[in-house]
Amino acid sequence: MTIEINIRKHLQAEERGFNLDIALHTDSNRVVLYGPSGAGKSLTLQALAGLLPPDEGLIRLKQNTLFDSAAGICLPPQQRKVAYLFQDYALFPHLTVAQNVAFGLRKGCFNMRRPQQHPAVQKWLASFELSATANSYPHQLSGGQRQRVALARALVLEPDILLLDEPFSALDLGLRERMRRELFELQQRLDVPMMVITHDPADLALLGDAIFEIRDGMIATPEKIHSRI
Ligand SMILES: Nc1ncnc2c1ncn2[C@@H]1O[C@H](COP(=O)(O)OP(=O)(O)OP(=O)(O)O)[C@@H](O)[C@H]1O
Repeated sequence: MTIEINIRKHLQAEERGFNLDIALHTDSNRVVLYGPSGAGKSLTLQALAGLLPPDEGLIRLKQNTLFDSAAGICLPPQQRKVAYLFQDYALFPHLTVAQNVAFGLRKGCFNMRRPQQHPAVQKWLASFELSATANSYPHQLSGGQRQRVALARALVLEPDILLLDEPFSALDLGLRERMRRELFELQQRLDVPMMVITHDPADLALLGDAIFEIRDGMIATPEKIHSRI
């Protein structure tokens, strides 16, 4: 899928300013952004998701223009078909697993008291082996299960792209290894485009076909194509 980002944004906090100036173009479905802390990786993802309006530039996803300052286009997040998975998964603690997954689908007459009866919720709970935990609450789950609930909640909306901001950073080494493998297999199975932020070289190798290094708010190296052959 074609992703085109060409944006500028100035952020000011007290005396400290930061310039984001990202020019990135790829046709890959498996994109990784890496680079030092504070480089502008999360801001780039936020701009793509519609959570950070750039000062100027252009963002295109597939054939859709999400942002174009010259044309006065800035689609709100809910119209972008972009799923953003936060570092801490941001599950709703007072909702069950099934209710969390169903949350994005909630509209009109949909009955939130029996969310596991919704076909899409059923499908994603089964797909992530979460059916047995449908009535559990997030605090009753393991770290890996919580991550799978967050993924199911994101994918139930059938997004054009899944954005993951350091998806494994909160997990211990063994679980991180397993979840990385699960995410890789998921991506292969569904062919859903993903853009992942990471610091971990092991993620680069497995999750990135197109790899971009971000430093000081800019793309530091041109797209690196990772071959798995
Ligand atoms: N709302 C804001 N106002 C001012 N500066 C900001 C704001 N948000 C982020 N910044 C600054 O922008 C820079 C880039 O932040 P960003 O969160 O994109 O970094 P990152 O590369 O994702 O880092 P990390 O790997 O630590 O998550 C940082 O220096 C940060 O302090």
